[in-house]
Amino acid sequence: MVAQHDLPTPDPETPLRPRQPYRLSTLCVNVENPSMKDQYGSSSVPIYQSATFKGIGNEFDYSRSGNPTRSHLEHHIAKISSASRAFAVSSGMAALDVILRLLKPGDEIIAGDDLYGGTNRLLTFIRTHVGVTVHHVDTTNPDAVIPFIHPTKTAMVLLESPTNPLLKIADLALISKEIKERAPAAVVVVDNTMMSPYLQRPLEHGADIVYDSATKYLSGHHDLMAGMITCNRDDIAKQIAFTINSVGNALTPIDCFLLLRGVKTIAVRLDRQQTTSQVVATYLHSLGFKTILVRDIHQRISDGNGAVLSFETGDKELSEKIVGGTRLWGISVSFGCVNSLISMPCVMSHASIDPATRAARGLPEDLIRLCVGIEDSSDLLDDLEHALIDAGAIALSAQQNKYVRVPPGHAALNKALEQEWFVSAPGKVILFGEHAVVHGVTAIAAAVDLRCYGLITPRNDGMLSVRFNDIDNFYAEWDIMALPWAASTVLGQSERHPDDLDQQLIEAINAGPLRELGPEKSQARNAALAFLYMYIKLASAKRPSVHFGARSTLPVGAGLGSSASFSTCAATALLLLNQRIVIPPIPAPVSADHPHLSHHGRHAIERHSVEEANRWAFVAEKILHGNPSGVDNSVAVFGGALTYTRPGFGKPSGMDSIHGFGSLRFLLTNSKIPRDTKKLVAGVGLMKQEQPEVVGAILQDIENISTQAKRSLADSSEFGRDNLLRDLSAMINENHKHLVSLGVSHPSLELIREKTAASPFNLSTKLTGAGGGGCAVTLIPDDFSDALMADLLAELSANNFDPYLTSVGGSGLGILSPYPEHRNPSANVPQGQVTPPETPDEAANGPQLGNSLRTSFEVNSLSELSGWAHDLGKWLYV
Ligand SMILES: Nc1ncnc2c1ncn2[C@@H]1O[C@H](COP(=O)(O)OP(=O)(O)OP(=O)(O)O)[C@@H](O)[C@H]1O
Ligand SMILES: C[C@@](O)(CCO)CC(=O)[O-]
Repeated sequence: MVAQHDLPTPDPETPLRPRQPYRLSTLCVNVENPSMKDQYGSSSVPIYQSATFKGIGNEFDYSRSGNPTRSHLEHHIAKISSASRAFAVSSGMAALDVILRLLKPGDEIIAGDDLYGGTNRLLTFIRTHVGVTVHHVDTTNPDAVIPFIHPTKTAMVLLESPTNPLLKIADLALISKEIKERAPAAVVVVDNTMMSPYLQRPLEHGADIVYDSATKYLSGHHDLMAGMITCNRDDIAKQIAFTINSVGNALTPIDCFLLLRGVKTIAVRLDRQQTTSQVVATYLHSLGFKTILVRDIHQRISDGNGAVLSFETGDKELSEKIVGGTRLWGISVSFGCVNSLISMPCVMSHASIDPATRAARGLPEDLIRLCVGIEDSSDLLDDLEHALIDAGAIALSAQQNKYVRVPPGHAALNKALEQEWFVSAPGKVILFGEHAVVHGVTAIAAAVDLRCYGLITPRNDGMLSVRFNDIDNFYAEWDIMALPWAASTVLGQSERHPDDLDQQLIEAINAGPLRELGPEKSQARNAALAFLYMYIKLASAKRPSVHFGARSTLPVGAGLGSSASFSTCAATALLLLNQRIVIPPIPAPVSADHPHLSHHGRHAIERHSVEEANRWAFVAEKILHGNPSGVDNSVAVFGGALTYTRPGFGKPSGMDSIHGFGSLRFLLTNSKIPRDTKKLVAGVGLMKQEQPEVVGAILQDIENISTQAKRSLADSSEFGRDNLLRDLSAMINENHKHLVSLGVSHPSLELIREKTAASPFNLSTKLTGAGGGGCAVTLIPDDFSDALMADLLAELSANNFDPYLTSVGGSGLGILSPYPEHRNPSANVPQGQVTPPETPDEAANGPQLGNSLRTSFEVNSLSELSGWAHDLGKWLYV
C-alpha cells in the first residue's frame, strides 16, 4: 500500500514489457518528491535552515508548523512505511509522547511487559499524572491480551515486536484484529524501532499508528536524535499535527537533512547487519551460549530478523568482563548504528526498570545485547572471541583443538591476568653427552629432585617487577610503558617465535631497562633479560602489570640445569598469564570414586601447552646460553629420563624417554667453582673450528658411549643389574676423559673424581653439565653401604664440596592448579594485606595484593620452599 507517495512509475514503453513498480530498497534511495521539485534541480534536498518564511498565505510560514526539508523527509518516510502521513519529531520518546497525548483521563492502555525502559518510564508518568490505566501484558500471547480489552475504555494498545532486548514477538496482525473486533475505537500503536520500515511495516498488518526512534536504523549513524510517527488515518494525523505544532517538538531542518541522507542506505546497511548478526549468533550458539534469535510468527509479518541479538553467560560479573573487554564493539546504549555496539541492558538501557520488575519479566541480569554494525564480520568475531577469552568465558581445548565454553562457575579461574600463577620445573643431570649434544651427538639426561619455582603475582600500578632470591636477592622494577615495545617485532597470538632471537630487542632491553646493571650483576642481568624479552614478546597486546619471582632449590650455575628450569618457569608463567596456554576446564568427575586428575596430577597439562612451554623455555635458554642444544629445557619440561638429539645434523632428532634410569642412585657433588656455561660452550665450538678432526673423533666416541648406554639401560633386565652398573661405570670414566680433552674440566672436578675413585669407595665420577667447575656426578652401586656413604660424604664435605644424594627421573614442569577445589585451605597463605618482614618498603617491592602467595614464597627458607609449595594444593604435571 504505497500508492499515494509512490515514485511515479514511468509509462510502459511497450505494452508487451510493462515496467514494474520500484521495489522497497530502490524507494529507500530515491528521496524525490514530485510535488516538491527544487528550483535549481539540486540532487540532495537542501537544508532550509530558516525559522520563518516570508509572505502571507504561503505553504510555509514558521518552522515549528512546517519546514520544506521536514516535509521532504516526512514524504519520504511515509512512502517507505506504507503510510499516508508521517511526522518527524525530536526523538523516539518525543514521538511516543505525542501519541500518548491522544489519551484522556480514564482511558486504558494495554502494553507489552518487555518494553524499552524509556517507554515504561513515560507510561508510569502518564499513569500517575494523567490518570490513564496501564495494563502490562505478555503480548507474545494474544490470548493474554483479550481479558484486558474493554469495549469502550481501552483506548490504546502499545506493542513492540520484536521486543528489546529479549526479542519476543507479538502477532501484530492477530492482536490488531482482536482489538478492532472488541474495542473498535482503540488505536493500535507499534514501536517499530527494532525493525525499521525496511524490514516491517505494521500499518500493513492493521496497526493505526507506528513510531520509530529514527536515531536507530532509519538514520543509521548515531549522529542525530529523531522520532518518526506514521499513520494512515486522517483523524489521527490531524490530532498528531496539532500536538506537534502546539508542543513545538518537530525535528530541526539540519536533522531532517541528516536523516534523509541516512535513510538512503538503510537497505544495504540492514542487509549486511542481518547477515553478520546471523554469523555472530551461530558462533555464540556453537559455543553453547544461550542465544536469543528472532523467528516463527515474525517470519510472516516481517522481511528479516533485524540485527540485534542477545546472549546469556550465566554470570553477571562475567558478562560485565566480556562487555568491558571488547574493542570494536563499542559499549553503548541504543542500536541501529553502522558501528557495532555491545551492552548489558540490566545495567544500561533497562536500568530504569527496578530489579524486581526486571526479574518478573524474565530479563536476565547477565544478558548481553549485541547490535551488529557493518564492519567486516571476521573482525567482529575476532574481537568478540578475544573478549570471551580474556574474560575467561571460553578457553582453548587442545584436545578438541578449538575454543570451548568454560562452565560458568569456572570462568573466573581463567581470568589469567587477575590471578597468581605458580609453576615449577626440575633441574637435570646429564649422564652422557654434554657439550657433544650441542654438535648433534645424542645425550642421556634425567630430571633431578631439585626444582626452580616461579610465581607471577598481579600488580595494579602499571609496573613490572622481578625478584631473584637466589641471586643476591635481586629486585628490579620497570614502568611497563617505558619498556622498548617499539624495538620488538610483534608476534601474533598463535605465532611461534622464529629460530633466531630478535637482536634488536635484546639490544634495546640492555640499553634501556637493564642499562644500570654492570658486569658484576651479570647473573641477574641475564635472567632479567630473558624474562623481559619473553614478557615483551608475549604480552604485546595486554601489557599486564605483574611481579615475577623465581627461587630454586638447585644450585645456580653449577651444571644442574638451573638456567633451563628458570627458563621453563618464566616461560610457562608468562604463557599462562597471557593465555597462550590454558588449563582447560576440569571435566566433571565420572563418579565420586573416580575423580579426574588422579595419577598424582601427571599428564594433566595438555600436550600442545607442554610443547609451547618447551619452545619458549628454549628461547630463554638461547638468551642465557647462546647456543643451547635444547636438552636441558626438554628435561625441565618433560621430566623423567630421556635421550635427546638436536635437530639439524642430518640424522634423526628429537627425544625418547628411557626407563631403567629411575632405579639408579647418584651422588651429585658441587665443586662450588663458579663458571659460565655460555663461555664453555663457545670454547668447545671454537676448538671444533680449529681442530675439526680431533674434536670430530671425540664427538664420535661420545656418540658411541651414548648409544651403548642407551642399549645397556634398555637391556638391563636381560644382562643383569651388575653388568649394567659395571658398563655404566666404565662409560662414565670414558666420557669424562673426553670432556677433559675438550677442555671443560677443572682441578676441583678432578679432585672429586680422585676422592670418589679412591679405595674403599672405588666409584666412577664425571663432570656433568657444562663443566669448568660446577657439579660432578657419581654412580652409586646398589651394594654401596650406608657406612661407606657416610664416610664419603664426610670426606667430600671436608674438602669444602657440597655432596648431595639424589634420585632421578621425577616430574617435569608443574603448574599449581588454578581451580579452588584443588587448593589446600590450610596452606600457609597469609590473609589480607600483607607486608613481608624483610621487605617493608612498598616502593621497593611493589604493592602487595591481599591473599597473595608472594610473601610466603619470598620469605620461606630454602629448606621449607618445596614442602610449602607441595602443600598449597594439587600440582598439575606434564
Ligand atoms: N633461580 C634463579 N633465579 C634467577 N636466575 C636464575 C636462576 N637459576 C638460573 N638462573 C639464570 O641462569 C644462569 C645460570 O645458568 P648456567 O647455565 O650458568 O648454569 P646452569 O644452568 O645451572 O648450568 P648448566 O647449563 O651447565 O646445567 C644464572 O646466571 C641466571 O641468569
Ligand atoms: C653443555 C651443555 O651440553 C649442557 C649444559 O647443561 C649445553 C647444552 O647442551 O645446551
